[in-house]
Order: sequence, then C-alpha cells, then structure tokens
Amino acid sequence: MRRGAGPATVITIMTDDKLKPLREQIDAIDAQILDLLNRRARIAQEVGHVKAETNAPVFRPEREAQVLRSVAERNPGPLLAADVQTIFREVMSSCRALERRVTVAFLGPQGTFSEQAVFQQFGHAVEALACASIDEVFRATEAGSADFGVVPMENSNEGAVNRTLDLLLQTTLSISGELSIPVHHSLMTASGAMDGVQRICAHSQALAQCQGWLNQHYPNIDRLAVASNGEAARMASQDPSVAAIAGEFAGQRYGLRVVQGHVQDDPHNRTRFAVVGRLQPGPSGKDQTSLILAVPNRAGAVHSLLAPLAQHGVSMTRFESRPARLGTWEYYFYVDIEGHALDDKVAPALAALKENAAFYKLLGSYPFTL
Ligand SMILES: O=C(O)C(=O)C[C@]1(C(=O)O)C=C[C@@H](O)C=C1
Repeated sequence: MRRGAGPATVITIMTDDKLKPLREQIDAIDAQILDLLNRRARIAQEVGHVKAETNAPVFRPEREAQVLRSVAERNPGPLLAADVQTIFREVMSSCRALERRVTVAFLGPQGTFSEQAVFQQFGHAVEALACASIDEVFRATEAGSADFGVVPMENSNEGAVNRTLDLLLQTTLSISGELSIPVHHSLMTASGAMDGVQRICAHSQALAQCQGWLNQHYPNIDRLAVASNGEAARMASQDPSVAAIAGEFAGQRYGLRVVQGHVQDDPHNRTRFAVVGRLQPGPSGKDQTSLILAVPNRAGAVHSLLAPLAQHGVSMTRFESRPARLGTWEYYFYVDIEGHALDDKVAPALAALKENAAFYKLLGSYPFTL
C-alpha cells in the first residue's frame, strides 16, 4: 500500500488493475472507430466535391432520415436505438460541415428550446444564428443570411404559435423538416437558492405552463413575462433578485443552478418545431406533407374539400384552422397528410384538393420523424 493511501485509494488501485485490460480493449476499439470516422469523413468530402460541381444542396434531410432509421433498425444493442441515433446525427453533422457548415436561424437568444431544436435536427456542427423574433427567423432565411430557420409551431399545452402559422402563409420558403422536443422547465437562480429573490422571470408561455406549481410554492413572488426563457436566464445570471424559469439547457448556458426541476404543470409538455428553407427534400420512404387550404364560405364546403384524401387512401394527421381576417374566406386550414407530394397515392389527391380549394398552398414534403 502507498504511504498515506486511505481505503478509497486502495479500492481504486485494485479496481484499476482489473480495469486495465478492459480499457486496453476500449482503446483499441476507439482507434478503429476513429479510423472509420475519418474514412467516412473523407467520403463525405468527395460527396461535397460532387455536389459543388452541380451546386447541389449540402443538407439532404431525406438521406439523413434514412441513415438514422437504418441505424436504429439494425442496432443490436445494448446501446439504446435513440442514443445510437444521437451519435450518428452528430457524425453526419460533422461530415456535413466538411462539405459546408450550414447556417440555421432560430428564435434566440442562446439557451432557448428553439436553439435546442436546431441541434436536435442538425447536430452541433452548424452555425446557429440567434434572431430576435419569429419574423426575423423567416426574414434571415428568405434573405439567404441563413440556409434554414427553425420556428416553433405548436405547444402541447398552449396550442398553435399563431405568428408562425401566419408567416407560413406569406413566405416563399418551404417546410423541409419537423421535430418535437420535450419542454421541461426548471426554476433556477445564480446561487441555487431563493433567498433574496423578488421576481420570477420567464416567457409568458412558460409562466402559463408553470402557473399551478408557482401558485402553490411561490404565490407571493412577482412574476414578470420577458421576451424569452433564454433572456430570463441571462437576467438571473446577472441579478441575484431574479429567478428564471427556463430549460436546463438555458441554465447551463448562463451558469445557473437549479432550485427545482420539472416545475411545468404537465409532465408531457412538448413543443413542435418546423424547419423552413428553400430546399424541397425528395421522398425518404416515410414522409409528411403540409399544406394550407381555404374554401368558399358555404355549408359542407370543408367536407367536400377533404373528400379526395379519403378517395385516394391518404391519411390526414393534423387539421388546424386560422381566421383569414382580411380575405374573402373565413378560415385558412393548415393540413398535414401522410406521404410525400411525389408519392403515387398523394400526387393525385393533392391535384384534386387544389382543384376543389379556393386557396391552395403546398408548404412542403419532408421526412416524418415524430
Ligand atoms: O449523402 C450525402 O448527400 C452526404 O452529403 C453525406 C451525409 C452523411 O454524412 O451521411 C452528409 C450530409 C447530408 O445531409 C446527408 C448525408
């Protein structure tokens, strides 16, 4: 035994002796993984040269979806399929960045769930561009300052994000992807305690989602709605009288400590995001198509509008209405259907919808990932 070594050190030394051969095996495998990763990366560089010759898009969501589905299906374990997908998403992100690093605009500041959605969809090897509003995300992407934009569409508690729906109606961009992330809120401060806290800050939606918990635990502390949860976290990092409600991702960004995790009233709270861009992905084998429709204001019009879907055996997965406000029609309908616009069943169904509708806008077809 080494002089001065306590029992814990002795255990570590004994364990290390047993671990040595196992760690040598891990080292040997890591060397192989590293070699394979770089072989993969060199091929991605070749793909990049081919794409550059024809000015083809670097990001191919349909191909990435196929790779992720395939590794999950072929995964023999013990690694979890979802964890294997996370690893491969980052591998593809890094390979893609060797071709070109894509810029993705999102509703900032850093640390919001929108930023988390960017990394979930594109991996971390991207340029994430924080924008001040949803309008700004669309503008930056339309103007070409960003290749893609990630915008919130709907929260499972609070419903549709109306500004996004309205901008989808006007934009020249397409939807090229969709994803959903769990929204878990934490109460956080710089110190990890609530002493001296006079205000609890968060985005109004987050305050609403935690209302029951706050009423029960901190009924006497003022609540202040701010531009985003990320902004609340930034404020809390600089002011000990402020506590923030935000995701832990935001807390980590601003060095906050968790006073209490999972303070949202609904444990299943989720937000769905759309990826918008100029790209129109090809079929991936399992896709979804989004469109906006309107019908003349007469009885039975909606029913007959949607009849072609049933006739062609196409399932509708979402149906949302928005008042048209200025137009001649009463409502715009935001409809999602299963399949790609180029699929054999879907193409004739869309043609018939277009024929019947007073207004028709195809927002895009993209891989189904939810
Ligand atoms: O297959 C391609 O088109 C590639 O560029 C390769 C690759 C990958 O790493 O697998 C990278 C980026 C694309 O979005 C899709 C896949």
